[in-house]
Amino acid sequence: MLSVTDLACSRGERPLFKHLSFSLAAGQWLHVTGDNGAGKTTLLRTVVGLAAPDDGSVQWQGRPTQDQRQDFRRALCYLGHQAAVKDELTPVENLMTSAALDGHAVDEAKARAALKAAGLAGSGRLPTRFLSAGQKRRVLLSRLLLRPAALWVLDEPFAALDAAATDWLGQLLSRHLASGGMALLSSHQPVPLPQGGTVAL
Ligand SMILES: Nc1ncnc2c1ncn2[C@@H]1O[C@H](COP(=O)(O)OP(=O)(O)OP(=O)(O)O)[C@@H](O)[C@H]1O
Repeated sequence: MLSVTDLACSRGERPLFKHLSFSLAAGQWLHVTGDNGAGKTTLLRTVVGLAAPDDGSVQWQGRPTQDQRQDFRRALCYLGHQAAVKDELTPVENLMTSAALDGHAVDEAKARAALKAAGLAGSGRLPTRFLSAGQKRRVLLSRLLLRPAALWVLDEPFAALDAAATDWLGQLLSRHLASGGMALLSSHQPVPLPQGGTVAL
């Protein structure tokens, strides 16, 4: 269970949100919505511990995440913006490197299999800078296949995806939720999942 209680964040003089509370239980997902600049990325970064809130708390399994950073990190897969994919590395190297930084080993065969599932068979050895925006997004999303994590926090995961990849990600999310996972995601696009809750900023 993820619980967010009375969260407040501002940037400079500008309050983005305050008194924000919600929770997410096994099998549930939440859609974070709001206009450009409303604070969706800021909220997701705050939930995962990459930004500090002005007020409020984030709890995982009943305990503040700041008191159990390692456990929370192990339970979490956070996919932020595109820049998390390194242009100078190949997609295979990207997956192996991000997994190593994340504290688990992924061999080349597993990385290739994840890329193949994401529709990128054959692109694994090209430097990522040669891939299209949608292909880069698929490289990033392939990480979801490489490590089991109870909580997926995804910032605009559908951005730049074509219809087939949107469908693939929808199915991935459905399977994750059906197996007791949770997902908190921002998206300007409709999300191809049965209605979850909404966090409107
Ligand atoms: N480190 C920072 N310093 C100053 N302002 C910031 C910082 N990070 C974010 N902001 C500002 O906070 C506001 C919210 O940004 P954020 O990226 O959270 O919005 P968003 O809802 O994700 O937007 P979009 O839909 O365009 O992705 C924006 O006005 C942004 O310029």
